[in-house]
Amino acid sequence: MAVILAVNAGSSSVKVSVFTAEKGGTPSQVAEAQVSGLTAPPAVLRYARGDASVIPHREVGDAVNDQRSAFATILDALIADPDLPVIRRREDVSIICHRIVHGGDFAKPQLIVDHTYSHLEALNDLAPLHNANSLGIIRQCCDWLPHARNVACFDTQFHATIPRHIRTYPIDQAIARSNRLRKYGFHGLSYSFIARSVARHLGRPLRETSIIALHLGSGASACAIRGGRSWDTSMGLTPLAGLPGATRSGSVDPSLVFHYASDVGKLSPASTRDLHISRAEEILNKEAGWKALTGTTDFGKIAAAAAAAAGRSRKRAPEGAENRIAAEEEEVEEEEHDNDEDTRNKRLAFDLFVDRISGFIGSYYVTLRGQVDALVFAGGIGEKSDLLRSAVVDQVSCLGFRLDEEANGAGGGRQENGKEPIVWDIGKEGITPRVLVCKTDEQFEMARLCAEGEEFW
Ligand SMILES: Nc1ncnc2c1ncn2[C@@H]1O[C@H](COP(=O)(O)OP(=O)(O)O)[C@@H](O)[C@H]1O
Ligand SMILES: CC(=O)OP(=O)(O)O
Ligand SMILES: [Mg+2]
Repeated sequence: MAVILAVNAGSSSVKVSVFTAEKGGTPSQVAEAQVSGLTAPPAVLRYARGDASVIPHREVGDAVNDQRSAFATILDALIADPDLPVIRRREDVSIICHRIVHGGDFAKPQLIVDHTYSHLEALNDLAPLHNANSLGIIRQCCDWLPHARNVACFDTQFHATIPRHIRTYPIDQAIARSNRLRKYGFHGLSYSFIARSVARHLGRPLRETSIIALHLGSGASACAIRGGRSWDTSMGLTPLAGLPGATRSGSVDPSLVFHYASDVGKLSPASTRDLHISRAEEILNKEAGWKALTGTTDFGKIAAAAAAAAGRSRKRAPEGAENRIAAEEEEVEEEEHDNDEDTRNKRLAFDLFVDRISGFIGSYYVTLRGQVDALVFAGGIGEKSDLLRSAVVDQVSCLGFRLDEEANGAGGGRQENGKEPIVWDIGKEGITPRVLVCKTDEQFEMARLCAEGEEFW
């Protein structure tokens, strides 16, 4: 039996799960810790061992302000826990798998040795909020846990099946080939987990399961999954394209940035030895999204402001599409007279997100030719914001999606054998396609890939 540590460095969080596994077997999770809110300080540490919440919520202070310090905090918490017998000493960890957002053309997880590391370093600039942070954590692991093998697992791997006419950008193809400019797609570890979990939930073979999945976290994306495989996704060459996020603009007219400021082609002063970032990339990746529109990167706060507004309009228009349209018109008027700028900005961000998400659902419904088993919400926002789910499903109801509002508002699925479900149904009874929520688990997906990969043992 081996102890596997799975490390997921997202743009606003670091999540680490501890698994035990046999070679080729299914990993079993024994503990899970995360530091979240790195872009909305103070960051918060949470740590659970099995069903026991060891640290339910601890603000970790200003010193924990990036992915490396977050990882150090988590490792300390794991090693300090006397009731985590599988990690008594650092030497007990055999394999550490790392989520690497941009894996370029790597088609499967890689053992990290010198040449893989330098290959990955060359990809840093293509995922400016992620890759360099993950490589920093890999260096920490090499220093602090030198006995362990490090394995890189890639967000891009799941999207290797996107057909050529979808992954190609309409630019000079000689340059596209030599510079490897194409749609790569991200959140693939999450989508792979979602596809398997939803297929199991629906009782269908994975190869016969087609869904529209939404991973909505600090970075947000949509994915059309056809017969269990990625057919299209909203992120592109980098994780900037597609939906807006906490600090990312998502897709805008590419010319916009040249009209935004005059120095956009220059290297940003924030560039480091490991990461070269132009002002243009910095503006669109770090100074846009919810932060630019509302001043906060916490979508919970944005949804709460929208919830208050929705409460007001629900009072005016209890039911029916006509009433809803009238209420929306009234809302526009009300919005214009709303002198609380902060609330107005948050409502704008919320409505804009609903609009962009619905656009992808419509597009993917068509690209999948209407053969859709379910619409699936996942990621921090997708799992927790019933209001966002309700607004999105309402907007796309013309495609046949219907919500059971009570199930949607219940805050998690019904327990099965005393356990929280991984997938729960929030769709109206008797209607297809289904509407589901999936508690995605990128760490489990990585541990599964590692347990399967004989070369890592
Ligand atoms: N109750 C909530 N309602 C809406 N959004 C929430 C809620 N709780 C957390 N979030 C949002 O979830 C996002 C974090 O999602 P997550 O997938 O964990 O992030 P990351 O992209 O760092 O992996 C943050 O934008 C946070 O504001
Ligand atoms: C790819 C990406 O944006 O990841 P995350 O949402 O974890 O930041
Ligand atoms: Mg994430």
